[in-house]
Amino acid sequence: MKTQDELKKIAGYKAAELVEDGMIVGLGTGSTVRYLLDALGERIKNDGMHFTGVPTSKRTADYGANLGMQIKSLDEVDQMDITIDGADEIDPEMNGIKGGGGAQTWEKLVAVNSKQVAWIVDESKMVDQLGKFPLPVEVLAYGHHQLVERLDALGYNPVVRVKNGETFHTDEGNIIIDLHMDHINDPDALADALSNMTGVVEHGLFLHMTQTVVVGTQDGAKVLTK
Ligand SMILES: O=C[C@H](O)[C@H](O)[C@H](O)COP(=O)(O)O
Repeated sequence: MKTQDELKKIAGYKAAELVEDGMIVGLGTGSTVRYLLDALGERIKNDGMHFTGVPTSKRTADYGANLGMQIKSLDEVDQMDITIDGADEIDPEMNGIKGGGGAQTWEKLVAVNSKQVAWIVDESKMVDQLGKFPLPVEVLAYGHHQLVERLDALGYNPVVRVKNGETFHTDEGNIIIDLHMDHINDPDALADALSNMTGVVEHGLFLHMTQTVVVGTQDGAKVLTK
């Protein structure tokens, strides 16, 4: 029986095959993406492959640069040929929740500027309905207590994210409020409602933007396409 980490590695290494020489590649964030980066680093070292990576977090930028990747920011490129990223939950429509690591705003900015988006996950992330994983909502620090009250009044069970005993801050210095909803019946309606709330910077619902999911399973990598 393979561990969850081994399944992440299977997905990350398989997805590295989607990257071709000369591409501009959006590089996601998280523990599964680390395996993708390791695989791409090996191709750079062993095959002399060359591509431009556009990272979705400072962590990914540093990790990729250490592996010899040419790193550019989103402002320095026109469009990504492909973005490969992890996810926290994916439903049968290939809609997902992202932001478990707090990187959802840069991740979404890079994804919406990509010709194709692929996600890499271990099989535990594939779900029938989104919502068991708490939905991250990135908000401005200023006035966030009021926003928590509004989200609470809507029944969304908001909890301000804390890490190592301190309020968590994103790469942009914002705060994350995680919504413990258990199930999300209408992801589109919820996405619209959250986007329309003053103080919300971005939320972790990634809808209608992904065409490929590479799943690490006990039987190897499975590539799902839309
Ligand atoms: O903010 C983090 C990202 O959305 C990650 O891609 C997501 O949380 C999945 O991370 P992991 O591969 O570590 O499970």
